[in-house]
Amino acid sequence: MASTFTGPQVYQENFDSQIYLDTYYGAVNGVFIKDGYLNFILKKLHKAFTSGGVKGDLLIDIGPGPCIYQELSACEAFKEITAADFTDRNREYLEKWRRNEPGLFDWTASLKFVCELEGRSGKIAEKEDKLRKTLKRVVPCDVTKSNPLHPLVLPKADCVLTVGCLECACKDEEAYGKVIKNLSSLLKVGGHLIIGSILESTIFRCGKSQFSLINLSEQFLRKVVTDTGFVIEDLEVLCREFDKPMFDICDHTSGIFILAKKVKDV
Ligand SMILES: C[S@@+](CC[C@H](N)C(=O)[O-])C[C@H]1O[C@@H](n2cnc3c(N)ncnc32)[C@H](O)[C@@H]1O
Repeated sequence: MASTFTGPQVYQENFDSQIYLDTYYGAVNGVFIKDGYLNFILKKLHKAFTSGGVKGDLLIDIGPGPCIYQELSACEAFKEITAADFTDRNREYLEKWRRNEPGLFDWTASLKFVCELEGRSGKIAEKEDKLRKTLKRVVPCDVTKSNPLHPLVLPKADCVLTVGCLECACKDEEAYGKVIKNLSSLLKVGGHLIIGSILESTIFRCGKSQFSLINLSEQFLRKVVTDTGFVIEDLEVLCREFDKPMFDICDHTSGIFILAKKVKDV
């Protein structure tokens, strides 16, 4: 499918947080529920933050949109989490979640799944509470800036986590390489970069809006991460079952999870 790059201002104007959550994470028909991507990422994150040994003081979650699922395991391994997204609406949605306002997206299925992975079935309320306490701030971010959190300067983080954002924010592979460098600048040497992404996609839809995606391959991601001073510790690809109606909403062929350790500044 042909697509023209939809930059961050298009997200600011057209990205509807609630429609996105219902379309991609809705209990029965959500795209990432049906193709298994959500549970794949939750399992990989659980492993990274337990046996993978990823832990520390500060984790920065880049481009969470209105989502909190990707922080459910991290909140047990980090003293604090900063969530950073481009759009006002997504940040406001996350702030509402922090304030436990009524009428927001129901994450019970993900909470239950992660509690079970942790051997703590039924501890959903405790898990929500823990994440609300650990998610200390929600800040603006543009990954294309050399300091993506500008004007905020944070201490170097022990982990930068980004799921489902960079394929949206980059118009081509060259831009992607620069963005990985920008994210690396937020990390300590010895810290970890975690990327969750979808492969070989060109567009996704959210309500009446369509957004471009960079067509990523596993080979490119391996190279760009390694060339930017990281050593890959875990990488797994999940192939997507072909499902035509869903393919029209988002045309990825697979999902990928990468855990990489920063070994040098480049
Ligand atoms: C498809 S949503 C992904 C939401 C969520 N991470 C998930 O896993 O479903 C893409 C997110 O990237 C953010 N984004 C797009 N361009 C960005 C940029 N230049 N800097 C930071 N965030 C950006 C959007 O605001 C949006 O929240």
